[in-house]
Amino acid sequence: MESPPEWIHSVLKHGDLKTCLNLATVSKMYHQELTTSCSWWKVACVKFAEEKKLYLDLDHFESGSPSLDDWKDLFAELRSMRFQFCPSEKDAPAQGRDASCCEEEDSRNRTFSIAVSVRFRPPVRVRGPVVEGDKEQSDASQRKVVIPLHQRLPLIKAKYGMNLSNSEAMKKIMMIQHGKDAVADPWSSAFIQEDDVTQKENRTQQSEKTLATTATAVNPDQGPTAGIVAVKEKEATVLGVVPGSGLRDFKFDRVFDSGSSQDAVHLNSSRRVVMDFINGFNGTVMVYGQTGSGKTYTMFGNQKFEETFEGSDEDAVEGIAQKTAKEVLKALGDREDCHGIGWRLGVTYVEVYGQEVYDLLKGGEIVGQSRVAGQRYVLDGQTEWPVSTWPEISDYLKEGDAQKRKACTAMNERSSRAHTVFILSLTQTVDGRKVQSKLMLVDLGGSEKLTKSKVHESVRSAGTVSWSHYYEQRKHLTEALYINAGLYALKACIEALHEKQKQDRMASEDPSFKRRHIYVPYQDSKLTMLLSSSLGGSARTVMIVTASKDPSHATETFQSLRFGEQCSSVENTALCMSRGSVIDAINELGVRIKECEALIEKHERWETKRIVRKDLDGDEIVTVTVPVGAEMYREELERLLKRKDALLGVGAEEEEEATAEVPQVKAVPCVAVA
Ligand SMILES: Nc1ncnc2c1ncn2[C@@H]1O[C@H](COP(=O)(O)OP(=O)(O)OP(=O)(O)O)[C@@H](O)[C@H]1O
Repeated sequence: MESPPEWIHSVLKHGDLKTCLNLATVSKMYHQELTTSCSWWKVACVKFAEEKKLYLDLDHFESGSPSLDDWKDLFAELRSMRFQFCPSEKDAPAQGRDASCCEEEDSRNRTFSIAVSVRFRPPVRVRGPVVEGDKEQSDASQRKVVIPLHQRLPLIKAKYGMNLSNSEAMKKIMMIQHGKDAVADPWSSAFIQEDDVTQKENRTQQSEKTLATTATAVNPDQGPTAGIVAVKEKEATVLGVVPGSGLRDFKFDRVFDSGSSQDAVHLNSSRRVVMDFINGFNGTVMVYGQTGSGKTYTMFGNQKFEETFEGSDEDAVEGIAQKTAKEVLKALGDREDCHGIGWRLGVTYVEVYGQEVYDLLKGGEIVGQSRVAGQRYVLDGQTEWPVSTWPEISDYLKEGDAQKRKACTAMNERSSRAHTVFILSLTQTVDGRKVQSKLMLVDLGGSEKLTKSKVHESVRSAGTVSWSHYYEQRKHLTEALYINAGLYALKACIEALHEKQKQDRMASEDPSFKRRHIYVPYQDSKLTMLLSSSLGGSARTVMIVTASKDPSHATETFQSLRFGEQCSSVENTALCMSRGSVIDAINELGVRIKECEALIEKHERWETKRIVRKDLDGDEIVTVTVPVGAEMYREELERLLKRKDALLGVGAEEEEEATAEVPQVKAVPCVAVA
């Protein structure tokens, strides 16, 4: 097929939208060539946005390396917003209909969906001794997981060679489990058809449970511990060893590993909502996760500069809230210059605690609320502060942060003890029309197990602790219960919205389908009442699940990942592990081991120390040289190596051989003095 001539590109660049769209129909010869090229669709999107005074964040869109379909989807989406700022004569809605009617009409094309991303926080070094409760907890969460047989076979093949037959792989498994004697056992004549294994791989999670039971011939004490095996950013999946399922993939829209920057998280998850917000649609960005997993860090950054002992502003790390506010101001300024769109921006900073909403910008006063249609309480409008520059917004953010309820729990030194919501309210005026939108940035209180954050301990031991301590702890316990109640209500609303969405889809596919009425329980908590305008309908919602890869938090991490998966619109077709992903998991572990080794090489140095050696004749001070500076990475490396061995099912026979050769040395206790 003949390519479009050069002049077409300059027309695309300088011509108006109509000319650009018409170009594709000029000649049959290159019609297809044009409409199947990303650059043509990009031009179409840019021109369309310009003509309809819509905000298009190209940097953000192109950062995701969009495909041709993505460009087409973007064009369709922009088209659905065409009446927002620009009702041309031809496009104009019928007389008497205002902008909200248009929005309603267009919003029919916008289906409810939540884009869910997962972000892992960097590892933390545990400070202080492990107390009894911690030990119980970590023992419970680090229990061994039985890997189903159909997953163990490819793992064994990955270790011993892919040309191993299934019965040979089974023999290996038996040898690992029961020692060399197992060669003479009934498995030696066992024959497993390749097809059977493939079929098993394709079964659903339900049947995985059955398989896990079948595989109890495999000694559970030798399986890997529950935890995250691999974080695959490219595939947007997280592979974990999950109790009850064995190896399991969790699928999301985006996944960010522990090394990811605040910029990357914002660009690839929340920035899309900003575009819609400026285009006149409501939006919500929520961070959800276990306490201490980095929700506040992700949403509001690390405002260390407020603490006098930390010194300068350089220590501050911006979060989604700061980045969003700056971007909104810049976009509004540009739009005012280019299209003459007037704007008014307001900020609200509130905290939802129990059954009340507190205004963080009015010294924590209880917010007045008013009832609207459906008897829903909403903020009474007295909480909004007009802003037009970044320093003003920054001051409000700092003021609100200082008012937040914070406490030190065993999991987080500065734990937020309520749900905080930072709201940007925007009114844009164009040709006498007003377009209003709201963006809610929500830092949900940490979902927590009371036994782990230990807020219940002193409450249980009333009488043995001081009354002031008892009341303080009771307060923390109430806070934890309030947080969990709000999260529960939020889950219920999201589930209902998904169900509603499903019913709508079925009704549109089959006209005879009898739609059930689905009630979305916004009224169940103040948090969901507050979010109701930006959750569901035409609003765009993004959820960032924060989690830790530390095996001692495996239970909470899987709970958070499951919740993220339930909220997500991404269908997880990879609930069962395929052979390919098992090998990928092993390779991924290999990569992480190499990275860890490189970090050790970079950070480790030798240091000379004087230590006291306890001897039978008394104490002796000796000088020793020890490696320091990479203790954290060494721990991580040890964990990764153990995990790899456990996954491959090796260790038993090799460890046996190794320990047989090494003479047992009695350790001499040493105490470091310098
Ligand atoms: N990605 C990250 N990079 C660097 N530090 C982080 C990261 N995530 C969290 N932290 C640090 O971990 C600590 C706890 O994080 P944060 O307060 O954000 O947790 P949280 O989930 O909001 O907890 P809570 O629900 O108890 O308030 C903070 O000191 C924060 O600076």
